[in-house]
Amino acid sequence: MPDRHEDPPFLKACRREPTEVTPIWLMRQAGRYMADYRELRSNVSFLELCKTPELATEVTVSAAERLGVDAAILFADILLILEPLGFDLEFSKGDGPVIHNPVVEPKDVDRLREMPDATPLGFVTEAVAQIRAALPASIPLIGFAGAPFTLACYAIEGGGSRHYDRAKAFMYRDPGAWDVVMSRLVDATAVYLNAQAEAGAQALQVFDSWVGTLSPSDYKRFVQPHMRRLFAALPADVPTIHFGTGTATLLEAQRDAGGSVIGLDWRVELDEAWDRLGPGVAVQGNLDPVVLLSSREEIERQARRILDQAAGRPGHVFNLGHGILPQTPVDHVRALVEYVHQAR
Ligand SMILES: Cc1c2[nH]c(c1CCC(=O)O)Cc1[nH]c(c(CCC(=O)O)c1C)Cc1[nH]c(c(CCC(=O)O)c1C)Cc1[nH]c(c(C)c1CCC(=O)O)C2
Repeated sequence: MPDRHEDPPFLKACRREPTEVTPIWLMRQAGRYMADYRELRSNVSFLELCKTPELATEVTVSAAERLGVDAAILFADILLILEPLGFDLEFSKGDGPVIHNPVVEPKDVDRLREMPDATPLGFVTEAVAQIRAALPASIPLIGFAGAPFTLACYAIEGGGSRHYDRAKAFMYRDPGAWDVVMSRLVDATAVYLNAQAEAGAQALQVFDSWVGTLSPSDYKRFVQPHMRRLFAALPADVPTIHFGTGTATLLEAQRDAGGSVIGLDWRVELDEAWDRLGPGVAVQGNLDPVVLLSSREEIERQARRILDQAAGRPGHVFNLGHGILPQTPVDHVRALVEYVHQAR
């Protein structure tokens, strides 16, 4: 076991230990806003890229090094797990992800396959091992998966959606079938995340991107028990980040479900949210990604405000409240990283 005092700042902050500088990484730090990525993608499809460990490694490592961030995130997608569960997944140009055989009726739930081990996603665990070997020891690697609610939204809607009306109607209409879908997703996701940790991921982020569409009472009834079971099934010695957006009314319930770090988006003030969450968790966030489309002055002003809101309390990981937008200038991202690193 390495000496914890020598742990990189990102891992220390996840454990609420003091750090000299605030660690920063950014959701979607590798992606279309980078020319190198667009160049690579002109020759290979997104799914092929995810399924080729050498390429996923190159994309992950080069983005982290170029930006000078404090952690790398595995290059993959939350929807990959849907394939071994029996869904026909496609990333179509322009329309985003499409699932050609969504769950429509309760009886479709019987089609969901089990995933007793992570072999069908071996390309991801292989990428984790290769990325870990390629990164310097000072840069931890974050593994990730989609949360069951957010995955169920895609599995039932058949793709992206504005209001998740089909997924939610399914949930209200047939809570029994909903619980089966959620349970299968939890089982597979627990296997998948444990395999990522075993392959070398040093922190695990669970993306519940769309859970903010639920009321607190529906969250507690339809989602929280499943999230509790998922977090309880993850390795105890690996920090976990529980991420969502639009979650201002759900934060306490999310905290109670699990996670050593709670992700915050820009719709909440970081200090108020952290007060509500209490002393037992670290926080990650929460710059509005759109601020990166403005000027350096505005980026620094907003970053300063967030750092001030977190001041005096160990356990803040700087990040955006959601992923980097494709039209973001790379220089602005680098300027943000430099600003956070020099700030006191
Ligand atoms: C909801 C969701 C998805 N995928 C993901 C989420 C949760 C985070 C969030 O809320 O944004 C998670 C994700 N997707 C991707 C990563 C890689 C790691 C990173 O740099 O953060 C991660 C962590 C790569 C990606 N995933 C995708 C791309 C773009 C693919 C391309 O090259 O065209 C990348 C780099 C495709 C994707 N994947 C998904 C959508 C809706 C889309 C299409 C929209 C879009 O293109 O941005 C599903």
